[in-house]
Amino acid sequence: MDREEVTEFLGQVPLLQCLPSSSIRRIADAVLVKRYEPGGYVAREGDPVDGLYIILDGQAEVSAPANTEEENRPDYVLNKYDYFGYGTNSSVHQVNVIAVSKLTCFVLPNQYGHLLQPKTIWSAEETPENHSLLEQILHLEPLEVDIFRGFTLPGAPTFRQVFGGQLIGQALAAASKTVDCLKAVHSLHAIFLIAGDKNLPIIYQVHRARDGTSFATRKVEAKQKGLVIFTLIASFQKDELGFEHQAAIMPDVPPPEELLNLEEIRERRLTDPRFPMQYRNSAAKKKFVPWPIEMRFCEDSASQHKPSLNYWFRARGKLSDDPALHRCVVAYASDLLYSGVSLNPHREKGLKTYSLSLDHSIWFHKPVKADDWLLYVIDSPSAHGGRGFVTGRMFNRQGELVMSLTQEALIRRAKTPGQPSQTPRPKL
Ligand SMILES: CCCCCCCC/C=C\CCCCCCCC(=O)SCCNC(=O)CCNC(=O)[C@H](O)C(C)(C)COP(=O)(O)OP(=O)(O)OC[C@H]1O[C@@H](n2cnc3c(N)ncnc32)[C@H](O)[C@@H]1OP(=O)(O)O
Repeated sequence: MDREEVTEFLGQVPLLQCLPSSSIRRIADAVLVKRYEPGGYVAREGDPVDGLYIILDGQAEVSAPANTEEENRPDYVLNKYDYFGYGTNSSVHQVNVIAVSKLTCFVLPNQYGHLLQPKTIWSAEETPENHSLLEQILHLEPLEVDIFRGFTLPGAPTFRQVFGGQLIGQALAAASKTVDCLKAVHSLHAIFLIAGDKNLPIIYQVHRARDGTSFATRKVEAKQKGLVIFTLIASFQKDELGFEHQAAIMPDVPPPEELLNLEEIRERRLTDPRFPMQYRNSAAKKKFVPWPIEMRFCEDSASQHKPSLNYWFRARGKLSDDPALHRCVVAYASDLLYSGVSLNPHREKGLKTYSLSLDHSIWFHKPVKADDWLLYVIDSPSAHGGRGFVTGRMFNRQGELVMSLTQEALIRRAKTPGQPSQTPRPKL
């Protein structure tokens, strides 16, 4: 087996699926191969535990040693992808493990045990206090196999309800944790069913729809109080060479270094004498928490009535070097300033709107780095029937189209108390 095949095999082992690809690659370099004949002892009760054993081929039987209280416990069989020698607090084996057939194992010696404790959001136990806010937002607590718990953190952007991008990013993180690390997400499709309560944890249940050779598919349900509030279907694919073209051309916009970010625009508005004093005073009093995504707008406010918007964005703070994490971060960011573009042509003085993302799709064409500038090019071809439709394209600084996106959102005039709950229905 070459290194690539060993990595691919290890990526299928459930114990290792919560690790980043970089750790799995290092484990692939460190494992030893051990072979046993039928009847041979793989581990003997009382022998020191020398590492993590993963079965590559064949079967082994675990049996309790004779004359112990465990004697009546039925023996059980270990098959391909099963493992032992990890997760026990004991430094010696408590059971016998005997080869039933010809058996081949990978053994990760004890000195490499740290590779099983990654330092990123994919870590099972670690609390990610030293990481950027984004990694903390995307950090999920594993509760059971394929079940995770996420939270709305105090410093995270929230609106009236749980931010849609948080649901997309956390659900994608949950799905990614259950997929062989050599497969990267290439598309996802999400539907927002019920507004999420930001004071409650969110439970993410992953369904392993399919594991193919090249592709894997996951369905994720996000739940609060037993109700499904959000669903996501994501498809993952192994790297593949194929036909190449890019017809989309990156618009000619100023580089991010020449543009103002959201905080600087706000700062200017607070001091700009052209804005009424009352507006400036009330704006200054509003609690302002900077988003974990930095944005720089390519157009000035004069063009805010166009059904389009271009801005550069990147994650604030350094992210761990894990391609799956970067995809989750960009998925998170993609819902921050997006469907609002469908309201642009309708903006007028005093307009108050009620707007919620309804669905969201992303296609990841190429690898993406979320802590490097990306240009988000948004267009709204249509608004009709209380729904605004937007399409997005993301380019890296080299002008490569890295992602395409679509979304439909509920866009209504905000109703004031006493108003009927629905906007008028069209006459048939
Ligand atoms: C130079 C440029 C500078 C730019 C600077 C920019 C600064 C930017 C600043 C800020 C940007 C902010 C960007 C934020 C983006 C965030 C996006 C999100 O995160 S959205 C969250 C995810 N999506 C969900 O959570 C939906 C979940 N789904 C649902 O909630 C439901 O499926 C729903 C509402 C879509 C449909 O449910 P039903 O069929 O029951 O709908 P019905 O009956 O029409 O309404 C239900 C209730 O919704 C409220 N509601 C509905 N319409 C309303 C309206 N017009 N006004 C007020 N409330 C309304 C009322 O409470 C209503 O209940 P009653 O009818 O009163 O009993």
